[in-house]
Amino acid sequence: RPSNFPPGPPKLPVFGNYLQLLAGNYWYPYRELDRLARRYGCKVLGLHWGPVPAVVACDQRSIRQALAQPQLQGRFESIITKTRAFDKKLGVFFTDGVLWAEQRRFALRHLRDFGFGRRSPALEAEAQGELEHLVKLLRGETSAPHDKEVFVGGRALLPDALTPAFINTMLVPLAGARLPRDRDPALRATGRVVMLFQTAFDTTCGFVGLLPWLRHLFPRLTGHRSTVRSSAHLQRLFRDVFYDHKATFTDTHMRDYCDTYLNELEKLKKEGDLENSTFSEEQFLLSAMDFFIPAASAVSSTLVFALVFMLHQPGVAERVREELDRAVGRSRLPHLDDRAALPYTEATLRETMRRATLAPIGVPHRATEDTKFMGYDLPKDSMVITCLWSMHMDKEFWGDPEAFRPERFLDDRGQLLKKDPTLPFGAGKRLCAGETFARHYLFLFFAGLMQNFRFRMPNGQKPPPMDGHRPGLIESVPPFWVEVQPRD
Ligand code: HEM
Repeated sequence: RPSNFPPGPPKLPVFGNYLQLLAGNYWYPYRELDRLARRYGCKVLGLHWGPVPAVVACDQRSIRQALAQPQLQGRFESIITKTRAFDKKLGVFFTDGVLWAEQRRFALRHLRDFGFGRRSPALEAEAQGELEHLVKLLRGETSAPHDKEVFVGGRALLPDALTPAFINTMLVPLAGARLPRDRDPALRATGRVVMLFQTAFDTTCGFVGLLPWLRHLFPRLTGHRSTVRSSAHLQRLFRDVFYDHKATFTDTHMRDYCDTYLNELEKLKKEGDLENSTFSEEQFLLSAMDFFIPAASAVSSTLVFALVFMLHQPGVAERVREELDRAVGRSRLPHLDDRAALPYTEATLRETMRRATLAPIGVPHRATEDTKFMGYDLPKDSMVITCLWSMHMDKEFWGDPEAFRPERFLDDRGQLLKKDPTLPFGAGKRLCAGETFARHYLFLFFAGLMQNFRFRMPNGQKPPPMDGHRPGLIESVPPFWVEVQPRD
């Protein structure tokens, strides 16, 4: 063990402590991390991810420190991140240094021009249109034959019924327009391909991250086949967007993020700087994918969690509906301006994101130099894991972390507490780039669905469990049918 390293179990050759974690809890190794931290009586655990020294921050203080400390904001490369990126370091999620800083800044700045990550009447109108369509679909008022794939006999297939809405809302800033309704089946198929990638392994890249050759022996088991398939699908999608835009591009009118990227490429080419820059067609594809993938999967997965929790907690669901009836009524759909008047609904979403920490260990960080962390010495290239799940389920902090209790986020007058002690989106320089988008549209769709419908499991089936979700890069509920009853 490196000297002055946090307490933790002794390591084995090759795998470090990885096998021990899997033996402790195969599907949810982060729960074993949490158990080990308690066993060693510490909030910062020290172990080895294969040969790599790894520290695991398990409570508010250490996690906030890890996310704030400038020397801990690097990322790891692995065979999986390379497979999806033409064998290179590209995109935003899994890059660091100059490339990451420039590309993240460029993407956020220019996506913002088209309504992403802020209040935007134009983008909100698009999302509102998607919500209206979803409500019609779930009332059985749409007539396209393909709608039967996701809504039949008063039952809806989740998450597939929801995915086109979120994909379309993200396509507007990225590629200029949502797709016409007859492309909903293609969008649902894309949503399923994205979930293939999201459920192939966890954010540490699992076994294949440690022993890359395993992918040749077990392409399915290691998640390699899913990575190749989903990456090829998404690269094709955004290559088509890129070349369609290129064919009609003028530098006088920027239609969307793709146009601003083309414009930057043109500018750098003219100045003779393109070769030495971080901009390229391939980088565009990966940046677009890094925004598209979570929009197509993370928001709908969180909404499904919220609906599952409502199936388990009918009392909470009724309070949400009462609040919506009082503050919004039934004559119009909710919109983002209603957020301030709906503290219980907001608290229910906060509690959803605490109770089902979508990214239980966030995305691991890398120490970019030798550094001190919480009094310990971390060698350069150590892995830093923020166990967001431990923090969200910390008994010392929450008292009753297993309970689903939105009231924990409300003051005595029922108002939403200003300070939110949860961190589902991380924090600091690596803060989730889609937090605002996710919070806005999660609210809009959850409020719209709760205002209009009651949900019930068909034929007395049990709802999907509160725990025991499908593991992966993000956790999710496997697809299921739910009975939808219009409220009027
Ligand atoms: C409820 C939904 C979501 C949750 C819970 C979530 C959570 C997270 C977390 C925990 C991280 C890692 C932070 C870290 O490295 O410490 C992250 C990173 C990221 N997220 Fe999200 N996310 C969500 C939705 C979205 C959406 C909708 C988008 C884009 C449209 C998005 C784009 C990104 C990007 C690009 C990064 C990488 C940031 C970087 O490394 O600089 N996320 N997200």
